Amino acid sequence: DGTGTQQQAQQRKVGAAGPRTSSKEMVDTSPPRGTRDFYPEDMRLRNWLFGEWAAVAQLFGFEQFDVPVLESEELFVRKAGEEITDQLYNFQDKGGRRVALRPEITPSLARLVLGKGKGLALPAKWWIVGQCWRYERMTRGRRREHYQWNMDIVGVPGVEAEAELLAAITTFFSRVGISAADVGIKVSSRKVLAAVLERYSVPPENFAQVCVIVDKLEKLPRDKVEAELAALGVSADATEGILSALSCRSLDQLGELLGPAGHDALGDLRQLWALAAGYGFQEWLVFDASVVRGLAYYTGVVFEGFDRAGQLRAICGGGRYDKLLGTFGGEDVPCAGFGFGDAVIVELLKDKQLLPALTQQVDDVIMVMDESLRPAACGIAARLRAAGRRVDVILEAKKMKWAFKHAERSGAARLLLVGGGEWERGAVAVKDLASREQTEVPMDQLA
Ligand SMILES: Nc1ccc(Br)nc1
Repeated sequence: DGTGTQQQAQQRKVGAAGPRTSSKEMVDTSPPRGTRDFYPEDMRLRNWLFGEWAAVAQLFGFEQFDVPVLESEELFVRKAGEEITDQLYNFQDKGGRRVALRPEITPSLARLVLGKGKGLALPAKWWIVGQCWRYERMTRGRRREHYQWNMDIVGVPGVEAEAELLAAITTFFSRVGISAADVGIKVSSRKVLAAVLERYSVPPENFAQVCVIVDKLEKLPRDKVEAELAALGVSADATEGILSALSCRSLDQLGELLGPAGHDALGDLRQLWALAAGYGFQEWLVFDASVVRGLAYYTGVVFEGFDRAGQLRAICGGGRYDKLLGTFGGEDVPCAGFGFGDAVIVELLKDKQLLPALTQQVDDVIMVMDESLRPAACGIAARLRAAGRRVDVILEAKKMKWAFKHAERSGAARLLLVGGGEWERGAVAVKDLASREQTEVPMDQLA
């Protein structure tokens, strides 16, 4: 699954440990467990996907940034029982430092924002595509890495930020041929939970842990979730209040249930829907009070993209995180963002027959008919490349039949043959691979 070649099935076993005793023993040609190789045909799809993500980021005026895939472990040590931190790909480096392959990118963004301090002009709209890691016990045979597109808006407290982010997500989907009939985006706000917890006097310091537990409702039986809440000290009444708020089917129903305490949450969500109507993506949105997402640091609006056929895991997800920077000892700055993985979207595109047909991009293939003409052929390649043509030079003597097959397999437009009678007449034979016509082009007219 995803944009990579899965070779686990053909996992080749290395021979006995230690130096290879003979050339016949093959190294293990599979990538490390849970990781993917990208052969050229895989890279074409991955580059196409990343190109669509980059195009949307530019359409929205976001600026690209980058950070190391290796971070200090402390960036991801959170005590809310999240799966993402339970599965940290962490280790001690040779300098004795506790480091980790990042499981997500948002904490790195927070580190950069803190690093800039007052020097960062706000609002900042940043985007990145980065590989993220988890150390999943292979018992579940799931991948350990994926590439994630992140878009974040730093310094905007209002839901105008979330509306822009949702507009970017729906713009991406539309660009690749996915409609609101195929995909929806569930939207809610953690302010709903905050209001309920306040009503039942659940200590605010338990908020993140309650959210992480409640997020498991999709995966765990209700009684297990209730038990985890009880273990956290959440009363049965509070648990009842939480579960009834999360099962509200409409904003109005939620408003009735929460009363004045829900004013903040309802206000945000109504404003978000109004902005969505303005953008024209309201049909993508589904109010779903049960959406809390599994990251500890969300504080407000949360959302997740889902396939309406219900066959796949969440396609993307995000929300507001106004207090993350404070947890790193800095001043809080209001932020909102999303992550969008490279695997589920490809499964969805496959299911919808929307995968693009991507061929190798070569314009000309050049072959010499006589090795003594190779320097001249290289000069022709240089001239064509300088003019912007993508040229593949056949680097060793090959038969004509091989050259034609190779040129067609490369998706080339032309095959240029340097030598023979044409060369004696100061020209080059040019075979148009679409029309199959062969013409003789004088050297000084080659372009
Ligand atoms: N966070 C995370 C990292 C890697 C994969 Br695969 N999935 C989720």
